[in-house]
Amino acid sequence: MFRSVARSAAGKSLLRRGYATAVPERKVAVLGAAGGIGQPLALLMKLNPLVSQLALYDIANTPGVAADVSHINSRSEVAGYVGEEQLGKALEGCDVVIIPAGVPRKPGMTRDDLFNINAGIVKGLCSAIAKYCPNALVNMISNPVNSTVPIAAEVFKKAGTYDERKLFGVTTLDVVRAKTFYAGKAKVNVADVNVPVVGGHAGITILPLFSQATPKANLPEEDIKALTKRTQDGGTEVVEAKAGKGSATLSMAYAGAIFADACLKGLNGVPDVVECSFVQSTVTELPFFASKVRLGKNGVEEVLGLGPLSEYEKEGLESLKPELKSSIGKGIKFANQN
Ligand SMILES: NC(=O)C1=CN([C@@H]2O[C@H](COP(=O)(O)OP(=O)(O)OC[C@H]3O[C@@H](n4cnc5c(N)ncnc54)[C@H](O)[C@@H]3O)[C@@H](O)[C@H]2O)C=CC1
Ligand SMILES: O=C([O-])CC(=O)C(=O)O
Repeated sequence: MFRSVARSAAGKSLLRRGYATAVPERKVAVLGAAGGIGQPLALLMKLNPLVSQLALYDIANTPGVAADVSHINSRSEVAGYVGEEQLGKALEGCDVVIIPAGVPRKPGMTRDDLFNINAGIVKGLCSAIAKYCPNALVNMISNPVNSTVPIAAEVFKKAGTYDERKLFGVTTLDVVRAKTFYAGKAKVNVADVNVPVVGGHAGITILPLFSQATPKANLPEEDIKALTKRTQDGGTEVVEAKAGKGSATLSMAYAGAIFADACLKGLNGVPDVVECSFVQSTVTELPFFASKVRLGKNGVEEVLGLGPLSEYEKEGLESLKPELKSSIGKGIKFANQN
């Protein structure tokens, strides 16, 4: 459904900012919308002019979040849905579904320690997606992403709705961190920085490719190693600073909003939209892998290769494969056993 907004004030403002001449209606759902990530993500999606309908779903507390966000004078209409019996309504007609539902880490835990609770949550939500909006792009935030994405794929395969172009593990926060840390060390303007981050989303499976970072800074090897380690441990740095009160929420909401915006731009036909994401892949021998992907009208248009790697990055790539392979296998096994 397309609505020409060219003559309205909102339409002119969109045109000035380089959006297409006709802005399509787009429905976005956030599942887990009352949580630490869900609330600021709901706010940021409410501010996105590409969204026309915003569905906020959680098992509790969504009416308040939805009422609050709905007063903001931006384009989208907001509706809150609470409890499983309202999940279908939240999902019907969705173009993009963002999933930050599930428990976060406490100090001392790995992301894999969340598997037992979050695997079941993600499986249930993906079954509903298969039923109510099988064509939506799914942005998976719930951890462990290295396993929850394969779980989602298996659920969709069983339902007969799997389209590998439409399932994404959100690894944007790794890119956001790599950019911030690199800009600080290289003393360059953070707004100009680009750094691909590949692999997965846990510990050593997060592999930032600082050899490809721009603007070039020729940092010494020990700085590159320290930046790599800080990017890999970025989530843990926040978990420890929050001291039992959860993990990254505000920076994650920012990253999730950037990735969802890229998905919407791709759907709307904006050319050359490229972001890193954990997707079905043939870039390595592993069935899922994060790398740069080009987004288009059907989701992933092209999974881009890794480009030239330094010796240090080649070693990092080989070291991450066993862990990533095992996390992917764990997700696939869970989905097929439960
Ligand atoms: N991909 C990434 O880069 C990142 C992922 N995360 C992950 O995101 C997830 C959420 O983190 P937070 O928002 O901090 O947790 P939170 O506990 O603050 O919020 C989670 C929300 O999910 C809801 N929820 C639980 N079961 C649900 C279900 N079946 N359906 C719908 N909603 C449900 C809860 O009611 C709660 O409101 C965690 O698994 C965390 O590890 C966190 C940061 C970064
Ligand atoms: O570290 C965590 O548990 C949350 C997360 O994925 C991140 O912040 O990258």
